[in-house]
Amino acid sequence: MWRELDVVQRTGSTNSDLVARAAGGGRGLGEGVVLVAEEQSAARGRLDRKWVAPARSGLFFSVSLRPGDAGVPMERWGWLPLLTGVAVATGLARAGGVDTALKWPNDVLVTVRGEERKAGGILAEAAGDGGVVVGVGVNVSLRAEELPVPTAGSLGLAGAVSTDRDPLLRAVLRGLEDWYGRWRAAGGDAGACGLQEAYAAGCATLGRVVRAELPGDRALVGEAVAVDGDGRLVLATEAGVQEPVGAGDIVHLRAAG
Ligand SMILES: Nc1ncnc2c1ncn2[C@@H]1O[C@H](COP(=O)(O)OP(=O)(O)OP(=O)(O)O)[C@@H](O)[C@H]1O
Ligand SMILES: O=C(O)CCCC[C@@H]1SC[C@@H]2NC(=O)N[C@@H]21
Repeated sequence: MWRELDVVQRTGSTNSDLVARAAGGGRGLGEGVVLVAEEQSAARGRLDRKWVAPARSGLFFSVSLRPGDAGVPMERWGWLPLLTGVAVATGLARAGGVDTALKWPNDVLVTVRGEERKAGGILAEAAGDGGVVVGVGVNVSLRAEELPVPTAGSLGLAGAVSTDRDPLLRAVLRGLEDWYGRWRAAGGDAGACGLQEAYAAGCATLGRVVRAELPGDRALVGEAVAVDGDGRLVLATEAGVQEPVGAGDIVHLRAAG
């Protein structure tokens, strides 16, 4: 699946680099390109937030995917960050011996001294050529005094058995190849390929009462009860209705209740 893997010492953002390559025309980027950076100076998170990625402290990489070529309808592409989350969690457990939980839609959480902290994030972006670039950032060895925000954590701080980045990267890429391959072969049907079940098992958001802040100062409060066929989080509100929210619709998702 991974037909090209480049490692660069330093770049602005691996996501921006692959999106730019896809826009470059010619034969385009194609599926299965992996770009890994040891350090990023302008990494981005969801909603154009900055992602802090100091040299050799984590896993920073992006991949090019083309689910449309395999006939996966676009409504189902909301599963891409979620399936990447499952792959990250599986890979980190296998190669790092560390437990993670997924916060819908794109956060990877660890527990540091009994507190939930964000140790990783996923950014899926349309590449403009009909493809998608999915970027992954994981704080592997950041020490407490190096954390960019008080809500951040790292695998090391969460007691990982190994923080050797090479095997971690390989295990995550293997997991991604596996889950993406299954989902694509099932035409994006997350239920049929076991992804919906695997995601639900690893998702810390389900079962919690959350507040989804939507554009225009609107908010929805409800218990997160499911992730639907399009990867949207379904909230059971106090009004007794089930409201699906898509990753693109929410500004913030916070604990409530
Ligand atoms: N290396 C990093 N590790 C963790 N967080 C980081 C890192 N670099 C930047 N951040 C940013 O710090 C903030 C962490 O805030 P938080 O834990 O609330 O996550 P969030 O993704 O903003 O969640 P929400 O979408 O619910 O607001 C985010 O904006 C995140 O992108
Ligand atoms: O938490 C988020 O909102 C997502 C963070 C994604 C960070 C990764 S690091 C590799 C890739 N390149 C980027 O600029 N962003 C992603």
